[in-house]
Amino acid sequence: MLFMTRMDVTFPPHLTPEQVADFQAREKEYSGSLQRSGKMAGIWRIVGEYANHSLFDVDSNDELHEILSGFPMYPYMKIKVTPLAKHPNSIR
Ligand SMILES: O=C(O)CC1=CCC(=O)O1
Repeated sequence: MLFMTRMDVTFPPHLTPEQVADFQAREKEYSGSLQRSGKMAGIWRIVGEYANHSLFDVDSNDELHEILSGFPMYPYMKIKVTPLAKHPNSIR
């Protein structure tokens, strides 16, 4: 099952630069693991925003929720999930 997500990151003002850097490092590690497994098929920065579009290839809604809620930055992200279906005009 394919899902496109938009993740918007907003850190609370009380976090120190060191704490933000730690979140970013842990997020990179978790995200890299998901990409190597194939569960996260891609991630793209939205130009000019602390946000991304990501593509997930998972077996269920529940699996996607478990993956998304596992991001270290999850408490500081607003996530929009869009389920994807095959387009009749797709050549792939
Ligand atoms: O877009 C970001 O920098 C935050 C993020 C969410 C998943 C990821 O790999 O980075």
